[in-house]
Amino acid sequence: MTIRAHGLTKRYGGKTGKTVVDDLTFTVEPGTVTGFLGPNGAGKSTTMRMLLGMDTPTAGRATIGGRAYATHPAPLTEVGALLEAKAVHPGRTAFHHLTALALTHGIPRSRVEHVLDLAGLTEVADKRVKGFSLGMGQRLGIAAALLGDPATIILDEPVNGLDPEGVLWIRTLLKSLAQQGRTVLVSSHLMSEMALTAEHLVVIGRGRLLADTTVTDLVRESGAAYVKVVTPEADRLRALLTTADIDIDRPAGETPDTLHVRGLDAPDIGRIAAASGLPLFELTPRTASLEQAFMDLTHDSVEYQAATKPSAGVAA
Ligand SMILES: Nc1ncnc2c1ncn2[C@@H]1O[C@H](COP(=O)(O)OP(=O)(O)OP(=O)(O)O)[C@@H](O)[C@H]1O
Repeated sequence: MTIRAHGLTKRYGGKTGKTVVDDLTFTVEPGTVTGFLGPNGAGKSTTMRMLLGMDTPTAGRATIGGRAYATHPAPLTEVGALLEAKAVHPGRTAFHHLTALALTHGIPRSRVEHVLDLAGLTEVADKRVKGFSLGMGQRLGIAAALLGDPATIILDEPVNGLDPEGVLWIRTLLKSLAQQGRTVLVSSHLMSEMALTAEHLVVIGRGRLLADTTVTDLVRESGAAYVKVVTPEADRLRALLTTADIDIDRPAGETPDTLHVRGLDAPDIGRIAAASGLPLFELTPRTASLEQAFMDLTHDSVEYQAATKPSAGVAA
């Protein structure tokens, strides 16, 4: 199911109040993971709440599969969502929490074991939720979102609180859900994570749309990202790659075997080299600059600027 936002607007505090979502129009298609990015306070959660009918737009509208979420006859089996601060009865076990949800939504009990397993919670299924770590709580929220086997999945900051293994698990899970043809919209304020998970990006700042593009195009347009290639046949590779929109240089301070290639991604460089039998010792996409592209894009719309000049690092 396609998610559509048409001129979606949310203003808090009446006419003189603050517009936190400002005339947003975008489409989220099935079959790919779409990352919903923006700095803190950009309006991501508010937008997601409007998509899910939990907040009423001041103007515009949001539809999932052509209709407002609230008008779906069995929402949990069509749209699965994880929003921040999901209330779970602390005295319940994970198993009971999911079973209660399944029973009240006409979902077969067999799904409970399936999603516990999918979320890596089988071993702690009989533990009370109040003893859960932040990461386990996130996993339970994701298990609940997937309980109804929904065609559309909307997750707000799902990697919050997850350890590196959990982050990798989310990344793999979201990609496989998209490969199954589902619509997956996932918010984050971390470009580096989204670059590894999403194919498509909707970027907002101060409630406004800043970019609606593919990760590949954002990298290309940023111009800053490149692929580091190390080959003993640097001259031959260079000759093979020479076309109008590919930019190659030999960076100072690197060995003569090193090229920095802009305008072509690593798999394509690898294929071209392989077709001519050129050995490659290294082929590394440099995505650090993607974080820079995101900061450049959102710089003017960062709500909470650091008081001091930020260092080169990115706040996690
Ligand atoms: N109920 C509310 N009343 C007034 N202002 C609100 C309300 N909810 C959110 N806001 C404001 O709307 C803006 C956007 O908040 P929102 O939580 O949607 O941003 P976000 O992009 O999800 O941020 P984060 O990455 O920090 O979670 C913020 O400035 C916030 O203070």
